Amino acid sequence: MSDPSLPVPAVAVIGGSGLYRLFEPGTAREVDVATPYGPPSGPVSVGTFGGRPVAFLARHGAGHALPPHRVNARANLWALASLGVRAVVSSTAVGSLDPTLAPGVFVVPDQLIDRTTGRADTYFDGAPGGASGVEHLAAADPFCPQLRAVALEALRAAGEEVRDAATTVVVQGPRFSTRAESRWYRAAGADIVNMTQYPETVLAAELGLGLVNLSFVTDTDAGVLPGEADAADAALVLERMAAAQPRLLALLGAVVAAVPDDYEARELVPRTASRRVLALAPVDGAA
Ligand SMILES: CSC[C@H]1O[C@H](OP(=O)(O)O)[C@H](O)[C@@H]1O
Ligand SMILES: Nc1ncnc2[nH]cnc12
Repeated sequence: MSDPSLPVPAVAVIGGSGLYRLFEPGTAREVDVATPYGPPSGPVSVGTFGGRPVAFLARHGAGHALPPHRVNARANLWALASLGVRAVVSSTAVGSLDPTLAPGVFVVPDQLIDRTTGRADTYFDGAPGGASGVEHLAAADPFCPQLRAVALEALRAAGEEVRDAATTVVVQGPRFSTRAESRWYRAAGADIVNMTQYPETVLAAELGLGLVNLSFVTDTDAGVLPGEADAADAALVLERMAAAQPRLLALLGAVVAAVPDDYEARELVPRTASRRVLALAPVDGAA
């Protein structure tokens, strides 16, 4: 049963590397949400952010305990949807594959290439106890165009020189790419590289949630700048995310505040099918 004293958060923030907390200590409620897909990365915090009730989940868990390939994205998105979330603003750290895209810039990707393997990437997989039926997500535009427009306007209003479209390639990790892989992804049309945007992005869409991603470029990926000895490393990524945190929080707040109250995501699988997923373990008011 849902807790009637808990405000319904229509918007969620998923925090990536370097973002493990959204609310000041003592100002949010922590909710443990059980899901048919196992436990999410941690408790969901519900508090006020950007002037509205917001749910927050740290993708890698407290203390960055979960590597990218072990993040249970199905449980994470399900937990957020079951609390009433309709719009997700996710943050990620990314490497640049474009010599003209320098570290320190925010990117709002519009396309995605999946290079992960073996991740549970659908609710409609016929698993016993899982969602029933055969559904095919319309994934041509995996990030919500309406939320992307909202985010771009908010970032520009905040004075950011944002890259307003980009293709993100999602690699399996936890290792970074070789120089040859990096050059291959670039040749295939990718602008940025990351380890977590898949399957998170498409799972949100399967549940009928709109998702927009704020990617912060922390590094230039190996092999991008000829002759340079550049190579991403986790310490550098985390150091740069820590330095960018005040900026990231301010931008997330501006984006969250700008999501229209009546926002409804596009229907990329029939709503009846998304509801069938959520109905597996109903939470009052979620379906
Ligand atoms: C800590 S370095 C690699 C790590 O950083 C990115 O995390 P996230 O996408 O959650 O911001 C990348 O995807 C890797 O998981
Ligand atoms: N270069 C890189 N490759 C993959 N994921 C990243 N996250 C941040 N930088 C990255």
